[in-house]
Amino acid sequence: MRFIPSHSRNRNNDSSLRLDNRRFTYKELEAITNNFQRVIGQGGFGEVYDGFLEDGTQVAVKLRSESSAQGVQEFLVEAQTLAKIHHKHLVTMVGYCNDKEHMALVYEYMSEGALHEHLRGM
Ligand SMILES: Nc1ncnc2c1ncn2[C@@H]1O[C@H](COP(=O)(O)OP(=O)(O)OP(=O)(O)O)[C@@H](O)[C@H]1O
Repeated sequence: MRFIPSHSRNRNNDSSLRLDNRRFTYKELEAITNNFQRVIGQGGFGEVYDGFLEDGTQVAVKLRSESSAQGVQEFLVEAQTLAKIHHKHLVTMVGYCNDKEHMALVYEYMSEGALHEHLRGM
C-alpha cells in the first residue's frame, strides 16, 4: 500500500511517510526516553516508554519492535491517521520516528487519572 504518489515523494525519497508532525531521529528518542529506561506499557507494536521533550512535556514513545506482529504498514497507517486527527477525546500525537530500521510514535503522555477524567467528560 502506498500513502503518497511517487511523483509527490519528498526530495530525498527516503520514506513513504510524510507528516506535518515533528520527525524525531532515533538519537533524539534515546535522549527523550533516557535510553529507553522506563517502560510504561506494552502494545501490539512493542513497548511504550516514558519520556520528556526538551521543554519538559511528558510523552509516551511507542517503539516498534522488530518482532512486532503488526507490520510497518499498520504502523504507518496509525501514524498517518493520528497525524490528521485532532480531537479532544483522542490522545495527541506529537511526532514520529522513521529512522532507518527504527520506527516510533510519540504521543502526549496521558496518566490514568487524566484518562479517567477524560472519559468522565464524554
Ligand atoms: N499516550 C500515552 N500515555 C501514557 N501511556 C500510554 C500512552 N499510550 C500508550 N500508553 C501505555 O502503553 C500501553 C499500550 O499502548 P496501546 O494500547 O496504545 O498500544 P497499541 O499498540 O495500540 O496496542 P494494541 O494495538 O495491541 O491495542 C497502554 O496500555 C498504556 O499503558
